[in-house]
Amino acid sequence: MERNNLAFYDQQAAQWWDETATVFPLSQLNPLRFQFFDRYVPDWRGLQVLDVGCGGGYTCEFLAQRGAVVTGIDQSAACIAAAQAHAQSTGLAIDYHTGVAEQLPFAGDRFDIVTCVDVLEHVQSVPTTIAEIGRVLKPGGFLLFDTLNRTWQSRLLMIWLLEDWLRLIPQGIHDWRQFVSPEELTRHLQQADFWEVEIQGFDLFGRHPLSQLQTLWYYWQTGSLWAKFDDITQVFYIGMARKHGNSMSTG
Ligand SMILES: C[S@@+](CC[C@H](N)C(=O)[O-])C[C@H]1O[C@@H](n2cnc3c(N)ncnc32)[C@H](O)[C@@H]1O
Repeated sequence: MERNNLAFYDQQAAQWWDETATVFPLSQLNPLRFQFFDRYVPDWRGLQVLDVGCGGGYTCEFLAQRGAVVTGIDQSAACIAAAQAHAQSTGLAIDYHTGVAEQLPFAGDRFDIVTCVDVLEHVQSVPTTIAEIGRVLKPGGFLLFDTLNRTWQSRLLMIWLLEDWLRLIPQGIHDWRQFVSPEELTRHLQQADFWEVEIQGFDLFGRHPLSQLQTLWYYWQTGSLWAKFDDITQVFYIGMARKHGNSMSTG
């Protein structure tokens, strides 16, 4: 079976904003992850924000509703078309582009913030992506991200349980070998001139296997998720990295 099958996103694009779409649970992560991101950016109004791997635009619209000036980029032209159509229907001005994270079509030192959520586990090259994000960020700008660690726990939960057994996530959407550990990511960030890095577990499923099952059951019944931030980074983790320099302030 093909792994990290990105064609899935093209196939999903037309239904991206339907509440019954396979990808729709991704939209529910934003209120949770921004509890963490807001620690570093308390006021988003007027900030130039780039969302890398924006899909059909859940995070771009979430950011635009909070007053950010938003640009989104994704490798899937179909997702970008869906994102543009939805932004038009909601009246949000978002600048969307088709393109890859490894070669961002933007001038250097342009954005105050880059968000990259649920994407680093899919890109072809994490170091190149991080270097590109570092290039387009203003000095002192923030990269805010979440991604999957490469551990036996993430393989067990994300691949075997959620993809292969319960089929809650499309089979083949992840390639476990492409997951990146917090240590590897920190090294890439430091090499790309990010001087401050903070990473915490994005504990969607709970600390204990039983509470993981409880959360899955709750999700199954209600369609909603809960999360906490802690030191458990074995599956899903969230973080902030700040580019060297200080030409911006986030209020
Ligand atoms: C799990 S989805 C996340 C979408 C969005 N960030 C969200 O959370 O709603 C992963 C997205 O990353 C995009 N993607 C994967 N590799 C990419 C790359 N190298 N450059 C740009 N986008 C990429 C996919 O097309 C897909 O839309």
